[in-house]
Amino acid sequence: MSNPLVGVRVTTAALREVPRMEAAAEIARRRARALGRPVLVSVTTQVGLRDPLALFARGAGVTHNRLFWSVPAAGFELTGLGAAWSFTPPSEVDRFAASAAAWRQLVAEAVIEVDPDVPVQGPVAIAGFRFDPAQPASELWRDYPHALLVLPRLLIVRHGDVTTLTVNGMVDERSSTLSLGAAAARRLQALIGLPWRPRRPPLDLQVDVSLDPAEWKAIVADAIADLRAGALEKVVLARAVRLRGAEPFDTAATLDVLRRDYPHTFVFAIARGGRTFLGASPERLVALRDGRVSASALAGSAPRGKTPAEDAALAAALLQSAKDRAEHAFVVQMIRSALAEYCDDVQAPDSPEIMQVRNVQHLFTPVTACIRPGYDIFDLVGRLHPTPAVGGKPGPAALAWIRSRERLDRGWYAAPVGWVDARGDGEFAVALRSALIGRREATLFAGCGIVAASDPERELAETRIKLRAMLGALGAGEEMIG
Ligand SMILES: C=C(O[C@H]1C=CC=C(C(=O)O)[C@@H]1O)C(=O)O
Repeated sequence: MSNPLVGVRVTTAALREVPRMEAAAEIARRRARALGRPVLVSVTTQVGLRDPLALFARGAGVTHNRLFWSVPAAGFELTGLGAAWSFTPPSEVDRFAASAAAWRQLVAEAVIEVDPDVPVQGPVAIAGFRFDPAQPASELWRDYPHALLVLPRLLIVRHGDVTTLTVNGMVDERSSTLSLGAAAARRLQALIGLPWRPRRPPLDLQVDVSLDPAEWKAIVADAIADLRAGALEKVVLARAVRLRGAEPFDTAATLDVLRRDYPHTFVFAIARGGRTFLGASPERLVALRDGRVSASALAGSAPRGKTPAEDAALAAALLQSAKDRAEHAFVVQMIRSALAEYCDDVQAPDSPEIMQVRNVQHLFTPVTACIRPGYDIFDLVGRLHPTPAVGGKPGPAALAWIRSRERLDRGWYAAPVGWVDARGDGEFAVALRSALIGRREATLFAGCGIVAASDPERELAETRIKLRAMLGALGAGEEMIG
């Protein structure tokens, strides 16, 4: 999978681009002087590199800021190393609009040099958000603010057979950080002398602190009582399981397993400080490409069968389950009406289909639309999050219930994570089937939509099924957890 020449090729490409970078930096310097603020320079070139994940792995020795995004089945992979520019809005109140404005200004003023022969181009920022900025953050999530955009210094994007390297840097009147990109590429060369071999997961894993399953079921039972009393129509409740390893976790190896076993999901990682938030989410929040909007409603779950016949029977039962159909319909309705505020031609089929991933199957309804001029992907993300697939209905009451009763800091779990490019196109997933991984400990998250007809025991079983993706990738078995 890895290529011993990766480092050499990246370095060569970065160095080859130095004259182009210097010419672009000169233009940027003049622009920065006129504007009175630093200007982004972004230079893209094609490179002969197959596996961006190898660079994510090796980049551990170069920077604490590492990003990975992949839709394996689409042949799309992106690794970002370092931070040429990053942004957290001063206030969480308008975090989506402020993120949009900052990104728009950065790229509008930037000097962007692209290679006309390659399809995926230019600066791409990775963005992530806290699920509920109104809830105080715990120590666990200290490096993951309420909103964060990061434009990596080195960005490696593979789309099918074509891979590009983008070097990004900020230039002001007197200084330039562009050469830092080239320097990072040079350091990578030293690191990637040998092929990348993912380490096997630690063998000796223990469950550390977790909310007792009986206590979690009691919270679910309280929710069901409130739902039956009519206080809410739906609330999504999550729980966390903490694992401790005798040896350090290898996050790149974990991502390697996830992209192999979950090719039809969004595999993502944001490494900051000493931790990495990563996962393999089956749920797209929204994608925007050339004005076309794609969102998806994903809610209602069943296990996979052990045989094709059992699998089909479970899928058929899920499609007929009134409880799951109700849970799902709330999500479709909300997405339709949210998109209608910013889009024309909102379309969704009348009934859901089945989406299957390795460990679980879901009710799924694709929703498409055309965005109106003047709106962007952050408007869509901000309006859609949280959908009733991760929050509930009515939204504000469900969020208040979660905040006061769930006994969990969700951090970035169940929140939007994705990327945006210079044209404003991009894609965001809902960060499900995810874990926050430190050196020797990992916190795994899973939740379920609760409606009046729910049963706490079955919901607990559903969290176990959902946790299987991350447990498996970390080398743990479902039997370890309660
Ligand atoms: C909240 C999660 O899943 C959501 C997405 C799909 C199906 C769901 C369900 O059936 O409850 C949840 O709404 C999770 O995986 O942690």
